Amino acid sequence: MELTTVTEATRIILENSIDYGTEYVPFTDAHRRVLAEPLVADRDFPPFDRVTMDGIAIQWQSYANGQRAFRVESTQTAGETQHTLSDPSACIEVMTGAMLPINTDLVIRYEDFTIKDGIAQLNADVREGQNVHYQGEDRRAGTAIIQPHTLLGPPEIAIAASVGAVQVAVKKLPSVVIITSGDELVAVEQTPLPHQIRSSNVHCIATLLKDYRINVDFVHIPDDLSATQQAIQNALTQYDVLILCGGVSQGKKDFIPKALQAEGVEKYFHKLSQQPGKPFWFGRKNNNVVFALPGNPVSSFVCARRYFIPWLRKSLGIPAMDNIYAALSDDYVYNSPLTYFLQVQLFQEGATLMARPLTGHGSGDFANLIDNQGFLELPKEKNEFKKGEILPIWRYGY
Ligand SMILES: Nc1nc2c(c(=O)[nH]1)N[C@H]1C(S)=C(S)[C@@H](COP(=O)(O)OP(=O)(O)OC[C@H]3O[C@@H](n4cnc5c(N)ncnc54)[C@H](O)[C@@H]3O)O[C@H]1N2
Ligand code: MOO
Ligand SMILES: [Mg+2]
Repeated sequence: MELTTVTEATRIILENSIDYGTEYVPFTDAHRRVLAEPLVADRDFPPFDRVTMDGIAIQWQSYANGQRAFRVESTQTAGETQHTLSDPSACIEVMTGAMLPINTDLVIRYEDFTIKDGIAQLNADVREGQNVHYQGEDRRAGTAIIQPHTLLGPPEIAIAASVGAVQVAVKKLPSVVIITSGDELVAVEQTPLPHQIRSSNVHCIATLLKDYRINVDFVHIPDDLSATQQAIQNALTQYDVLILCGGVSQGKKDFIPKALQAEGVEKYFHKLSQQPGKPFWFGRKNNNVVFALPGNPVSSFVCARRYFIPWLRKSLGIPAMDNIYAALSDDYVYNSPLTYFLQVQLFQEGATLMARPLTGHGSGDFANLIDNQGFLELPKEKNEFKKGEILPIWRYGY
């Protein structure tokens, strides 16, 4: 059977991205959500001429005229209404964050003068306009400070707070169910019998999705065709996206592709020219998209990271491909006509991000993932990769 290439699979999956619309969430809960409407400055940034050092505010002209001693007229602290300097040859003590008093235009820090008997005596040079953060110099009121299609993080949340955006418009997330299959799997709370294992893959994938604030539901099905069909039928009515894990290969109990097709999910591809993750199946039924991932833990993780995350990012309106690049630290040979997702340790050598190969014991060895940080994508067109060669990296997290 003809294998679908990584490039072709990527194209098909991205073509099937879906816009889920917009919703409002409290700004405190908007981290790692995608902005849907611009965040506009309701005031200038900063909103007034802001004092940036604790000290005194004076008029430049008096300094330029040679004056070096200033009588303290009053004290302007942050949070007070604006003071006015009434005697142009005097000064006002000012604190960081205060409004610059009327009739003053620069600030001298405490380190640069001494105060004795209410007179500030300068002991350093002064520049025109120093130590003032001027009204509107960062952004003007009415300008969009953050554009739609921005993935929100700490600085963006601070902007939302500052402009009073109690609720922010963000892209809606798809509802996602992860369906596990396999008679050998038991719940995490259980003690497995010798022939059983705890279900773990799905928690890796669920955690990956949490980076985009998606909380999945879990469903487990036994290796039984009619139970599988029933579970798929239910899931198609309840969720936007189905992620299935396991049961997509050649085994006597690998029922997933058959059950999906019986439930009217159209197959877009099955089996990729890649390793791990070769038996990956992807399809769609109306507005349901279905990612049926191979059961081996490294395979399901590679597929979720390499295909589901770009699909989600495109659906949310941000650049799909979030890979970075790294240079191979050593020569590497992969003797197979498949794209290989090589597990690598990432480290810095000078300014260069380096990738050191660290293979484990195949796609069942998920303990090996602990010792490395990403998958280096080795294209199938080549077998020999040279030290220093720069290749795409899919980091495990963001
Ligand atoms: N004759 C062939 N056999 C296999 C082929 C093949 O081409 N021809 N492909 C191999 C490859 S590659 C992979 S990958 C696996 C894919 O298997 P399935 O998708 O059918 O997955 P299962 O058989 O259900 O399970 C495989 C493996 O993964 C473990 N698993 C499954 N789900 C979980 C889970 N939730 N938590 C932890 N571990 C899980 C399962 O116990 C199996 O050990 O097929 C190869 N075979
Ligand atoms: O492609 Mo499978 O993904 O080796 O384990
Ligand atoms: Mg199988």
